This record gives sequence, structure tokens and C-alpha cells, in this order.
Amino acid sequence: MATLQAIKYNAGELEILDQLLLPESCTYIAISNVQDAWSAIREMKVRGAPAIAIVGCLSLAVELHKKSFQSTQELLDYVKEKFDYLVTSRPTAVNIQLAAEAGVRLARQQAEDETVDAAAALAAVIKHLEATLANDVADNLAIGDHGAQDILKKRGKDSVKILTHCNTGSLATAGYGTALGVIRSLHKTGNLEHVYCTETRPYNQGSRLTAFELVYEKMPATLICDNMASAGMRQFKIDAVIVGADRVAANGDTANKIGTYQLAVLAKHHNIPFYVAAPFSSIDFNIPSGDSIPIEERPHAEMTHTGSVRTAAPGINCWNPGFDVTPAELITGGIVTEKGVFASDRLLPNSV
Ligand SMILES: CSC[C@@H](O)[C@@H](O)C(=O)COP(=O)(O)O
Repeated sequence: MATLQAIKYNAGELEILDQLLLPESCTYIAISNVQDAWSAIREMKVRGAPAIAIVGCLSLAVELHKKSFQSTQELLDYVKEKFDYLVTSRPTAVNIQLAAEAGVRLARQQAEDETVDAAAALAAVIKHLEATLANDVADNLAIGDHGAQDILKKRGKDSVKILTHCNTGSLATAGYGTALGVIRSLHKTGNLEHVYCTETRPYNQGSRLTAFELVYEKMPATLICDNMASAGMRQFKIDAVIVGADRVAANGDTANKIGTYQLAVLAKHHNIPFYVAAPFSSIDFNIPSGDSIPIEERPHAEMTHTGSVRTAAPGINCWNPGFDVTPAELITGGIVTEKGVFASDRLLPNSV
């Protein structure tokens, strides 16, 4: 089944679907360099932890296609400078940081290898950056299948109702999606009875993006407002809640879109397994717990306005964190990665 393509890349040419224009218009914009990518990420023309990392990597590949270097050291310095800049675009998602570390590591290995000249090193770095796109799709397909199987097994049913939050589909990744990938896999095998997606206030990734993907792919789906989650869990007899992640700490605490934590609390009350689905590269083993995850504060206008129309009382103060942290103990279903499903308190760096 064809899924939406948010990132189009071909030999040094990169285009992204401008997500600010969805669902009204499907318009692709060119990303010609790292500066363009930084701005597109900052302005949320592309968003979602995996997609941010991939667009960052590919924008560097676009630049590198047009360049040549005198030495491998010059290449290393260039790659490092560009990644140092890209990681400043948004703070919470870890994927771009880990992608930056991997890209710089490779450039450094090339620089330390005296048998490699600048042209060969450049080709290796470009190849590595370009591979991020296909690798992410492959990881998502595996996440989808692992998650779907685990939910069906845990629930002991062959038709399940799922609740999800924010956008974790083709628009937030290279394709297929993480949590939405699991839902897609359930649908593909005829095991999805229904999916409920939250609106995801205040930026509405659920109603604008996830709902758009669900309609596009003709899945049986219903949109609910965030404050309908507990009523919905009870009324619809939800079988599992599944969400994505922007960063998972070593102890399993998970930062994801604001509102995730309250869904986990509600799921626990209703005895519904709560899953996080994310590539293994969303796990930040450098931080012990969710307390160390930086949480992005978003502009107040996202809360006070609908489009350009002010809907909140003028003068009111606002608090608008983009993400919250769900404690590991509430992630009762597990953390679904391309390597399998892990208990949230049993994450190990070298898990296979
Ligand atoms: C697949 S990324 C994890 C998502 O659940 C979500 O938090 C997300 O899409 C990131 O938020 P956003 O602020 O839209 O970039």
C-alpha cells in the first residue's frame, strides 16, 4: 500500500512536503542546503523526531554533492560544523543528535585512515547520509510488525481498537511510521477494528496530520479531542494505546508530545496496555532518566490563536511545553523498536 511521502530525495536533490500547509494543500518545497533544513525544522514544515534527523542528514548530503575538499580533515571540519548547527534547530528529539554523532564519527574515521583520500571520504559520508532514508523505512516496517504481533498476543484477540496521540506516521518519519506503523501493520493484516486519534492540542498534529494519513489510507478511524480520552477508553473499550517518542532515557522514561503522560495515566486506570514505538536510535543511553530531557517551550500563539484568529482572552499568561515525560512504569505494554519489544525498565545499549 502506497503511503504518503513527506521526504523526496534523489542524488543530491531534496524536497519535503510543507506540513504547515496540510491538510489544505500538498505542496513540496526544495531544501537546497543545511540552512534551508534548519529553518524548515525550526518552523515545523517538517517535524517528528525521525523525519527531523533524516532531513538534517539529507540536507548535508545535498550540500556535499556540490562540494570538493582538499583533505579529509577539511571534510571532517565541514561535517562537524554543519551538524553542530543542525542540532540547534529543536531540542527535545534525540534522533538528530545521534545522527550527527554518527556522521561526525564516520568523517573522523575517514580522516584518521591514511589510505583514504578526500574524494573517497566524501563519497563514503554522502552514502552514509543518504542511507538514513531507506534505513528508517526498514526500521519502521519492523517496528510495525513487532508492535502489531505483541498487541494481538497480549490482548488474545484478532481484532483490536487502538488509541494514538500526535503524528507518528509517514509525515513524521521516512515512511510507514512508528506508532502509526504498528496501526498500519494491524490494518494490513486485517486485525485493526478501529483507531482513535487525538486532536493533539495545541498544534493539532492529530487532527491535521494523523487524521489526514488515516483518511488517505482508508483506515477505520475516529478523531477525538484530547479531553475525550478517558471517556473514549471506557466507552470504546480500547485494547491498547500506542504513541511515538522524541527521546527515551536509559531508564525507559519517555519524552513525547505533550499529552502523552496523561494518556498513560488514564490507560493505567483503565487497565489498557500502553506502548511506545520508536526506532532504537530514539533511546538516549547517555541520560539516566527523563529528568534530564530538555523540553521545548513553544510559542504562546499556538494556544491563544486558531490560525490567525485569537480565541483566548487577551492578556492571559500561557504555558506551552511541546512535550512531556511519561515515567517508565506507566509504559506497561513495552517499548517497540525494530529490534523487538522491550520492557520499559529493561533497555540495554547492545540489545539485539
Ligand atoms: C514520531 S515522533 C514522536 C511523535 O509522537 C511526536 O512527539 C512528534 O511528532 C514530534 O512532535 P513535533 O513537535 O510535531 O515535531
